[in-house]
Amino acid sequence: MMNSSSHPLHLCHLKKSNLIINRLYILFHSIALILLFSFRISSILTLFHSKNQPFIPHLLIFISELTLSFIWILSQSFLWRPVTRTVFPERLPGDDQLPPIDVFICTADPRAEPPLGVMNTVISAMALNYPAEKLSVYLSDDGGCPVTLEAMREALKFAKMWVPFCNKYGVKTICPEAYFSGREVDDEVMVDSYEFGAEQHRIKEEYESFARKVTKISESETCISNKDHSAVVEVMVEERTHDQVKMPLLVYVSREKRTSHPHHFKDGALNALLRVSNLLSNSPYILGLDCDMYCNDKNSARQAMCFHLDPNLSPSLAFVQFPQTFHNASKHDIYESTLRCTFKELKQCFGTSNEFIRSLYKKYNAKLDGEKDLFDESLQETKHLASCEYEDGTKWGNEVGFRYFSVAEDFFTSIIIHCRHWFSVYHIPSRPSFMGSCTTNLNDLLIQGTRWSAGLVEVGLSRFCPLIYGASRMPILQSFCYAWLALFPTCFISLWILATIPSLSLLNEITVYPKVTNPFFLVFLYVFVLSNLQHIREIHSTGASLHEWKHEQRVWMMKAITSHLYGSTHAIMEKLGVKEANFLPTNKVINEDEVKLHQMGIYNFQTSRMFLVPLCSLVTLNVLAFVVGIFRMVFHKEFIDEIFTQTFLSFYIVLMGYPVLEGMMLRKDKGRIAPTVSCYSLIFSVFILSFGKLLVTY
Ligand SMILES: O=c1ccn([C@@H]2O[C@H](COP(=O)(O)OP(=O)(O)O[C@H]3O[C@H](CO)[C@@H](O)[C@H](O)[C@H]3O)[C@@H](O)[C@H]2O)c(=O)[nH]1
Ligand SMILES: [Mn+2]
Repeated sequence: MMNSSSHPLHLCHLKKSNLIINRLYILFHSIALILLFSFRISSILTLFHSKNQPFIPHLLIFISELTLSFIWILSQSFLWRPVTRTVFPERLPGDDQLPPIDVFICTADPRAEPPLGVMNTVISAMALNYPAEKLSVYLSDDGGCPVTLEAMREALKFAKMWVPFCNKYGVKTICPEAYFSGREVDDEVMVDSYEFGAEQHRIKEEYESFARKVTKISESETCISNKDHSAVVEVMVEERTHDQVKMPLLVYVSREKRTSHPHHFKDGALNALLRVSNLLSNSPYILGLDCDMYCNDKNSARQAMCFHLDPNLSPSLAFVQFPQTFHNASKHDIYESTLRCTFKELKQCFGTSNEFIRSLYKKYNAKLDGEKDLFDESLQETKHLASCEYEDGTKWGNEVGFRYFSVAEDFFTSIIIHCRHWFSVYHIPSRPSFMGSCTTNLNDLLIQGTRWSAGLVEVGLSRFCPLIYGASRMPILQSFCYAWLALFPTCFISLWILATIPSLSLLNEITVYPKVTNPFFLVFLYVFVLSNLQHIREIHSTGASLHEWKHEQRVWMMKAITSHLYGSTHAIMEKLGVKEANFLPTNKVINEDEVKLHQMGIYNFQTSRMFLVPLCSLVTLNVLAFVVGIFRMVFHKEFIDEIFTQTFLSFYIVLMGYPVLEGMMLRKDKGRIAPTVSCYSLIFSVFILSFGKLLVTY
């Protein structure tokens, strides 16, 4: 293996200038925060003793500033030591020495996740630049839908033309849908050649015919998810052995589902795949994909191997993570691996399958190793492994496999892995490795945000809170990173306070920020300006535009006010046993109207009142405060000094909430905010005003 220190498989460079800027920012910002706290403490104490102005609003704002500062400190651990990584896949050993890989793709609901999209992900995985006999692609269908199985058979037929075409012409965009939609423009290879033109034309026709077939069967009534069925495992294996073209192994797994039995969502699906694949191909490495995350770079598996095959890293490297990128707008995906190595061979742990337990041994011959045919008994055994009772009384989901503790399974499982002293690598290649579809409307965004916050806060408020559980088990900065993720949704408290208390105080003639002439004003100004500048710098370093800053601030505020509030509440109610965990897959159906609005940067407010009423009410309240503030500053110039900051804050909130205001007052299209919702919001604003008056003047 060519892996001497002069020819390493990968390099890691420290970004020194970024490191210096980040640490200086942290230093100055921390000093400013200390000054800010001293201002708050002294003013609260003075007010408390003098009793000439209420101190409750000051106290509430102080609480929100403390919470935000705490979350800010945690978040700085991501910036402490910035690095970039380079890989040299050309230095990898020959194909015969590469380890096998199993690709896991999960789908759950054919209505929300159209089979054609899922098949594109499957086909792109089959076209990865990796020896076909060492690549096995598994699709877990939690929808238990025959249409998906049928679509997969069609996908295999098409892949038998697609994969050789990609190999022959060095096609870079290996996902057919993306290739033919012309989204990627770097596939100019051999465009001049007549032969290529003809081939491409033929393949395009084949793809269109395949897409038509799949779309047609997807429109049938049977294309719905089935929550009550036995396990289905279909190995598309003959195809592999009797054809000239070598194709990766393709396996369809739909684990048993019974309404009476908990199935643990994506975690459950992944664990079933772990067991079935252990029997069939038993690869030491797994590439985990969501059904909408197609492979965009055929070399990504080889890039991951640059880390996994480094003898210095390999023994303790758990996974390589790639950033999640979206073809329809921008975030991570994982190469999960070696999880299986940590397994112990106990039936109590792994369940009763002798065959599965045998598969845990190094010398195990996978059922589909080489050219062997699959025996009926083995197929029967895979169905047993995919049955819903298999895990009963075992340690699956608790100590083995993906953990069921939280609906943010990726987050929780990786905490456990890192706590066991494994580590991971985050690699950002120049060509995005995987492309997913992001949410293109507010409703999906907020529902997804609520699920994420619930899953994260569930961990944050448990004994697994990274600050407690992780503190002794992982490096301190890493536990801070995890703690940030687990706790940032709780910032909804701070945002609610900052959106209401300063404006309510303004309306009730209470000053909660230092006067403009007070030196402490500069401290507040510094914190506000510098944190935004740092945010802009981060955005700039990822190559995004300034618009992104506005967009991120806006979405952060909207999510904090709604998703994070509901998600955190959900997590608390789950702890109290009042509510059950839920995983509603994100909608991946493309709606042309929605896409148009999205591309024009216009929000689609077709979502529930639960989300809209708080947003509309808070914007309304701040419009009122801003108008009153301006009036008072114009007519009583002597007050400018006192109320400038609060008026500015309301202005900032209105500015960030402008699309909401527009949706309530100016828009007439379908995506606007309905007048009834505006009415409810008005009622709710009146409630906040009257209740708030009591609170702030107390
Ligand atoms: O019962 C279920 C529910 C979901 N899924 C699959 O899980 C994946 C992720 O679901 P999606 O609806 O796309 O959720 P996102 O919020 O977009 O996913 C993000 O957040 C999840 C954790 O909440 C992670 O698992 C994902 O990798 C991450 O992309 C999809 O492939 C689904 O088909 C299942 O297999 N079974
Ligand atoms: Mn998704």
